[in-house]
Amino acid sequence: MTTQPPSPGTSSPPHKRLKSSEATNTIDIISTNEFTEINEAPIKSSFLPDPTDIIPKASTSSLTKPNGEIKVKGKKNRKQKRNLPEKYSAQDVLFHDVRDFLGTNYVDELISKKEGLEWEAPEELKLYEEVTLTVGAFTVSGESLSLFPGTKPWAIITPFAHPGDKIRAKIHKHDRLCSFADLIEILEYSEEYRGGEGDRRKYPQNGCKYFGECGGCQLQPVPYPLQLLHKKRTVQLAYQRFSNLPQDILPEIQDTIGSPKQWGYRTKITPHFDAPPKWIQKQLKENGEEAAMNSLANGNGERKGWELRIGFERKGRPGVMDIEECPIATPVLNRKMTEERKRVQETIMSFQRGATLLLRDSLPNPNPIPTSDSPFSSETTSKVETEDHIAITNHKLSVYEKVGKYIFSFTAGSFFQNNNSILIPLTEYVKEAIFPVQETKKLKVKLPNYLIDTYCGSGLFGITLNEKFEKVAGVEISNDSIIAAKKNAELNGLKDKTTWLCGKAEDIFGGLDEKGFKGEKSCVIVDPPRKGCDEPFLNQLLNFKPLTIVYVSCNVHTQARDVGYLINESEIRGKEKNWKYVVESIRGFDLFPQTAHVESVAVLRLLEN
Ligand SMILES: C[S@@+](CC[C@H](N)C(=O)[O-])C[C@H]1O[C@@H](n2cnc3c(N)ncnc32)[C@H](O)[C@@H]1O
Repeated sequence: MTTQPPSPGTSSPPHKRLKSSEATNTIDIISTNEFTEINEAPIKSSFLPDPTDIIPKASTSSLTKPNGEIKVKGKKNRKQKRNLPEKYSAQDVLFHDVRDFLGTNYVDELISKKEGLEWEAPEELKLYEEVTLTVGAFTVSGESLSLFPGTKPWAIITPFAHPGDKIRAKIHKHDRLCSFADLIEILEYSEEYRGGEGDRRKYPQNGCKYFGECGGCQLQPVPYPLQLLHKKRTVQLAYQRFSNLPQDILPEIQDTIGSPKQWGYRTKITPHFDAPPKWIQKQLKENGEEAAMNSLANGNGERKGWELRIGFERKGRPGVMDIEECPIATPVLNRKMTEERKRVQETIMSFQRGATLLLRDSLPNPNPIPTSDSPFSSETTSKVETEDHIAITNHKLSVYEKVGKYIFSFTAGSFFQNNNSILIPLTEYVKEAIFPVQETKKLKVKLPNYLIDTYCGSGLFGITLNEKFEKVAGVEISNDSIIAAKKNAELNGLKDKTTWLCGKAEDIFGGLDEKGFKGEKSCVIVDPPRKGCDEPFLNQLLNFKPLTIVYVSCNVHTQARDVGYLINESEIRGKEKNWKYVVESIRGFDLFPQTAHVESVAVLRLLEN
């Protein structure tokens, strides 16, 4: 799947809808919450030392007051809720990170005793106390893991610190085998994991002034090659932890493909803002706009003023932080953000509820607009330079993007990959994976004639790969997206070669046979949302028995689960007739540089005797 990680600064606050009266402000809110799950998957990464090496290093830490004195007082630990995380969720991934960090034998033995000791923080580690720590590892989600030097092995998770940093952190929550802390100060900086282009200590003009507060990016100071290594390690860990497959039947995880653009790449951002509080709205009603505006800044009697903040979620705290620019968003979106912020600032009194703005990078309308009779062609359509791009803020308006020689149009509120710069490498890679140039003979693979693009969105894979196939079918649950897929097929002159169906992904299998799509001649692309596929879909996919399955995913943990299911089930179902699927390759793609998010592509091939 190729989904959306964090809108910068995202693990978005709940989207709030405008009242219809407010809609006249023409601020568009997004209707889907596709970003909210981005900051998942923490952990120790490949470029980190083995946890056993880390422990002695981390044990130099101490529980101190800011002045270095040992501090033991504090509020009594609150009783923790003992809910276990949902499997494959971000919390579950984090638990695996902690388990690996503290030692799997130790953790498993402790839990097997069923005494609940894994929920009990060391006595001397108090909530709201400050501790000094040496960071030992990254979590998969790009936060830091440190060992608390107390009476029992215990991890502390702190954002915005890197392995090797010495930090001061304030504990705010105890959890299972770990506590969460806010970063107070970095006392010593690790040189190994810093010094990347976005490290403002080294390059004050670069990166983002909000790094360290905004919840959007986790890895900005980390040199880019190490960011890619971290993501490769994330993919490796996901398959170790969640695939339920013996590791020796999996191929070696390949290096993560980097993004051509590492800054200014993000083509969609969704800043949020809250409406003025009720007491200011009351002022507005009773005393008019001027009085209310005064209250905004200065407060009113005993009340403090209220500050309008338009931006992204603050890491570790509720509420939005005010953000003027986002260096991972495209230039046109940053220019538009300035305009939109001004507009909201000037009209804030008309909002009774907060809202989420939508800003989407688009090419200008192509000239001439392609049609099915006169399809898009780079030669005949006017050339567009980066600076000609426009920003769309109305979620119903059409956005145009080019991927190689194809043009895509979709409504601004619907799904499309958010980093255009990597879409050619991604789609070319998928094409070459299906039709390996050199190894075809060696592998004795049968090559497919038909492509089935499941979870197809507006047709990205079906359209960009079409040339290699006799015909293409796509299925997608969103009506807006399937309308876009049909239109995109027309714009690119592919109307007769393609079939698009609106429905659940598994609905496609019922009608494929009569349309002439046989499993034995097909490749199926699977690109689901973060939660992955459900079993009815996977079972029907196995019944269809395509030659090749390419599973693209923005959540490598659910991908690993689903790939494991397909491989294990195929062993059972194919036993008598001697067929099964094998995993041919697995590789990450960096659709979101500076964040810990990784997209993963797994290629499964049918083997028959
Ligand atoms: C990660 S996006 C991929 C879209 C497309 N492949 C692309 O790269 O642009 C996942 C898509 O799956 C669609 N979807 C979600 N659940 C679905 C289901 N049960 N059946 C079919 N499509 C679904 C979503 O609407 C979304 O467009």
